[in-house]
Amino acid sequence: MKIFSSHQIYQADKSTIQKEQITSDALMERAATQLFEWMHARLRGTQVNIKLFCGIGNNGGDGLVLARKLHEHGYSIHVFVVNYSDKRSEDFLLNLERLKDGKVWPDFINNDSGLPNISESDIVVDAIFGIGLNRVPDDWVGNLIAHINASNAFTLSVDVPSGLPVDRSPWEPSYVIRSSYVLSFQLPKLIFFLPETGAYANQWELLDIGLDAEFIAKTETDFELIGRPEILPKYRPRSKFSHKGTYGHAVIIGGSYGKIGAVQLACNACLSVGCGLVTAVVPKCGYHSLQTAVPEAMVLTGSRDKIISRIEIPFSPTAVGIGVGMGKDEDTVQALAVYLKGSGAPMVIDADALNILSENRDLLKDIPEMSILTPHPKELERLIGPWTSDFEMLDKAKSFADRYNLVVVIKGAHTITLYNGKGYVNTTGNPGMATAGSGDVLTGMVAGLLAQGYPPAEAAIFGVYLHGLAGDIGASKNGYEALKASIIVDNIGSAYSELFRKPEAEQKENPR
Ligand SMILES: NC(=O)C1=CN([C@@H]2O[C@H](COP(=O)(O)OP(=O)(O)OC[C@H]3O[C@@H](n4cnc5c(N)ncnc54)[C@H](O)[C@@H]3O)[C@@H](O)[C@H]2O)[C@H](O)CC1
Ligand SMILES: [K+]
Repeated sequence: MKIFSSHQIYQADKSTIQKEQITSDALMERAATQLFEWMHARLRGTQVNIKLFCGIGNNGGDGLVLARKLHEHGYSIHVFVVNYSDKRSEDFLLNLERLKDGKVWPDFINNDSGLPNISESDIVVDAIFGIGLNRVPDDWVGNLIAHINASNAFTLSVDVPSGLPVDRSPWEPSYVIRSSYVLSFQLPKLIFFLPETGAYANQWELLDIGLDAEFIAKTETDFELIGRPEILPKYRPRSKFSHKGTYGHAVIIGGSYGKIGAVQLACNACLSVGCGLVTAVVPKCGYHSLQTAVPEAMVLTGSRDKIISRIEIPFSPTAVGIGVGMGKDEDTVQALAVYLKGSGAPMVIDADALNILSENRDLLKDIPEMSILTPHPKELERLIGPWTSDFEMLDKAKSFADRYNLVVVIKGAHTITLYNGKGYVNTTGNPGMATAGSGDVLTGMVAGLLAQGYPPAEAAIFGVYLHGLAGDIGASKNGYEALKASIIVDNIGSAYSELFRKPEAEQKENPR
């Protein structure tokens, strides 16, 4: 699903209004009807105090239409107009009149008004600012927002949490609504997925307001949300007359004394994702444990006992995953430098291999083009330098990826894969996956997909999704706390099956 910028949303609005020959107020009515129906379906007439805080733009207009509909259906409402500007939008004004026609009289809150009472048992509707916010709210509006947050009342935000800009980090974090639930129109907003801003929109849902589908389909976006519909077409089915050679020979290079387990996890993941053959390249100390723990894998060792000192592979691997548990010994740095120069084929680069690159920046130019780098935020910072906001981080990481023609996978709650100027935001995964070895599993999976012929960016996007899904299935059986990296590997098969599971309704209609 595409993630639009605010500018693109306004364009989609305009295009819908033109194509359908409707007024902007009709679109607002449509949007607010969806809001009302969502609330009505859950409240079913419950007599709870609903306090609606409406700004003076179209977000406020949505709030006023919702108030009218709630009132018409007998709900107990109290409307506050947060009067932060005299530039009221036309549709706001129109709906203010309609509300008054229905004998609802809002209270106007100005910079000299006191703060209204909000009890914990009230429901607050937050329609103060939407996607039009373009500067820090005035202090009195910010204080009202902080007051709403302090009330602990259930706060339902219209479109976005008020005070949260959609294309930058907030000017003043305490002036942003901490929503209990966000009902956002039509398309997801990037702020829902970034660590810095995602917490304001803990739970969110999209309401389909029928924006111009053709316009949405043809518009190119900087970010895309990756869910099942985006993943399914990327899957490469196995053919009946295939053999293990069809699915590639991956090499996992890494490990050091005390960190051989990282290679075991990566090899297991690589095999479980469908790779034909896997060879591990480890220091001598890893030989026996690897042969025992992963009997399907072949093992090559170098000349040193505890570290990787030379990388010599007597065949041409189809794909390589390098760095897990590898350490940063001087000899290992040398081995990586020589290997990068001689390789030429895209590879998956993770963990200590990334740290070696950060500390030896002259090696960056030797990374084979289209290689996949899988840093977590700390490793990313070592590669691209510090940032002051998530938006700056994304810009810097994009420039880095473009400069060296790489795929950069920024690991996090919503892992973002950057390639060719675009960001692909993952939707699977859970906090249980913040555990030792989870990244090693991802490296093995992506290397295994590369080996099977998935193009690098697709291998990364598909691998990240499947890794998260395997983690979700693992967590559903084990809980978050007990989820270990090896459980993620154990559930890769179920994750594949889940991809092709028919929705329940379809299954009933169409039993096998
Ligand atoms: N397709 C849709 O998604 C639809 C969205 N709708 C709703 O419209 C808002 C956007 O409305 P807009 O009037 O453009 O902006 P806001 O209501 O967010 O902001 C109000 C207005 O205030 C000015 N402003 C910005 N920042 C400040 C500030 N800090 N202090 C004072 N004033 C400020 C600025 O000029 C804004 O224009 C969208 O979120 C939806 O809720 C439609 O109703 C239906 C279609
Ligand atoms: K809002």
